Amino acid sequence: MIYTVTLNPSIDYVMAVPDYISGATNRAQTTNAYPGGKGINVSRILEANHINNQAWGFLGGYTGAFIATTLQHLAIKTDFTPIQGTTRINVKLKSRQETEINALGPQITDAEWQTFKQQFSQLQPADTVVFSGSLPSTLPHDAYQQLIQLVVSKQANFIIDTTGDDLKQALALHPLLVKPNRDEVQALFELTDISLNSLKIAGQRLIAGGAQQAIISLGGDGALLFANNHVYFAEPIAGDLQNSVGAGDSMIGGFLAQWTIEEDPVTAFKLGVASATATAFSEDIATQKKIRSVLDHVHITEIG
Ligand SMILES: Nc1ncnc2c1ncn2[C@@H]1O[C@H](COP(=O)(O)OP(=O)(O)OP(=O)(O)O)[C@@H](O)[C@H]1O
Ligand SMILES: O=P(O)(O)OC[C@@]1(O)O[C@H](CO)[C@@H](O)[C@@H]1O
Repeated sequence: MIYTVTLNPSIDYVMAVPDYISGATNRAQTTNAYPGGKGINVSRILEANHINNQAWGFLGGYTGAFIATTLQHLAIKTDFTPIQGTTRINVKLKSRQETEINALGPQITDAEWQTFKQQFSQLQPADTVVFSGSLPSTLPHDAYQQLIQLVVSKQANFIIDTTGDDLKQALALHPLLVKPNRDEVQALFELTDISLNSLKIAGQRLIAGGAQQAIISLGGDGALLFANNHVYFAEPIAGDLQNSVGAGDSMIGGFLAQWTIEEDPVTAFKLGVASATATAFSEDIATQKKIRSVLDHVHITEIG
């Protein structure tokens, strides 16, 4: 079974304001609310690819109820820990540029945190847990490390999409996949340049640090996969960018969906790139139809 963990879910409130002017009263052309948070997006892509999974995390208040109901309509299985606080709303402003304002998130009490951790006792060695996204500020700073220890103690697999120290510490515990983007890898290794050569060395450091596979995503410039002692490049696919929110999560969801069927990192990367690109070319997280339509356009070459 696959479990996705979103410790800080959100309603993503997407406002299209084509001629947005800072400091003025602007009127939105369209507004839409989606269930958001990185793990939830991964669950939605797994579901689009017909891979059984369950979404975990914390939900509370009217916003939490909206997310729970919407996920139910989307047939996503969930087992969220209820909280007294209110799940956050993140604003995504679509204008000439995309601007995101992500809220801090609700208070999580110690009792709620302990209840959540108990869920990990049901893990089996064949399970995979996907951790992604920010922590609500009231959780312990080492929350991810605590949870990863619980996964490892059950001999289950994990994927982690986070940054900084959490990512560094997780590497030694052999995540199935890590997927920093170019900025995150630059910050992690304090790279002074982001040339292809420099990114290749950074990716190899992620593997040397313990990751089983690593992807460095490059937004509209494609993506790099480090696996089987080789480096692979997915060329960027041209198209109409609608929304880059969730593209990285879709890459993880697509990779894991295919990996579940056949443990081949290059084929998994292909579905990851197709899912990510399909989301970038959609208003919301991509549908299976959109992913299939992009799949034939994915070209991967071995570059090292
Ligand atoms: N403008 C674009 N055109 C084509 N493909 C894109 C575009 N933006 C993103 N993608 C696809 O999505 C993948 C992931 O994007 P990106 O590197 O922006 O991830 P991310 O920073 O983790 O994204 P996010 O945090 O917004 O989910 C890219 O490697 C690429 O395959
Ligand atoms: O604040 P975090 O947890 O880092 O990111 C949250 C978020 O921006 O990530 C997803 C896109 O990747 C969105 O659905 C959501 O709003």
